[in-house]
Amino acid sequence: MVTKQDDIYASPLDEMVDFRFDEKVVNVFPDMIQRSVPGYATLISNIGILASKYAVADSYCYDLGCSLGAVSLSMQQRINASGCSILAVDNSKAMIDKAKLVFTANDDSPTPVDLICADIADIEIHNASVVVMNFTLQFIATELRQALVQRIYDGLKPGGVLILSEKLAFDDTQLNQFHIESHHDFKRDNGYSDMEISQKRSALEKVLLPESLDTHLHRLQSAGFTFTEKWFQCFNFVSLVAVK
Ligand SMILES: C[S@@+](CC[C@H](N)C(=O)[O-])C[C@H]1O[C@@H](n2cnc3c(N)ncnc32)[C@H](O)[C@@H]1O
Ligand SMILES: O=C(O)C(=O)C[C@]1(C(=O)O)C=C[C@@H](O)C=C1
Repeated sequence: MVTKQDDIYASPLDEMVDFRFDEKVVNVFPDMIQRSVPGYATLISNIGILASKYAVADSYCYDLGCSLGAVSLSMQQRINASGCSILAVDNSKAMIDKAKLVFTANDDSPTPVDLICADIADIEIHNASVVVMNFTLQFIATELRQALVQRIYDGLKPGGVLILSEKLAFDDTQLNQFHIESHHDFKRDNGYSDMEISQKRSALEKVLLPESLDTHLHRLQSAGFTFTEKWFQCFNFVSLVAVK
């Protein structure tokens, strides 16, 4: 996929509008996420490895908030169980339209990927062995998160896994500051200017609502997950596994 460099926040904006996964973002998304999420490439490949550990024959593997389908592609390349289908869901039409260009080339894979333009709230989750939300729950209204995690738990087969990656907030002010500053240093090291960092931070303020690790762990436990583990962390970006 040809990917353009993300310069969306490179010039001063007259008016700050909330961040949206629109066509402008879609056009630079691979570059944006790679330069914004510490460990993104490591996360993508290892989510494929984890998915192949938990995927069982004749089940569904969900990629919720799939964007351009990086997680789906990683799962498709690694899952060996027979008769699995990947259901990749995103409510941004621009994302799904672009993702379709990638997956038409892989039509003959034994693990097909079905790209669905829908709100996660409106899709049925059933007969699932793997559900991935890679930096998606953070964009869902906080009051809707418990019900969504419960629907995922209910739709998983026994022994199935939820892989949940999120940007975290920390209750301790000093710790929170350490992680935010380190993340900004990471972005600066990847070529973003102070203005780009600051303008994107303002655009995300009302739409990306990070929670603490404890909040996530309690939510997973109250949904019924018996085994949870933080398997990845780089600064304020973590990924958890929760097994039914
Ligand atoms: C940070 S991106 C996810 C990145 C992607 N999982 C990856 O690994 O490359 C968040 C995605 O979630 C999608 N999204 C946010 N809220 C959604 C919802 N309610 N239903 C479906 N998709 C949603 C956005 O359109 C966006 O593409
Ligand atoms: O750029 C940031 O500050 C981020 O928080 C990264 C983040 C994310 O975590 O989802 C935010 C929006 C884009 O989708 C890509 C990455």
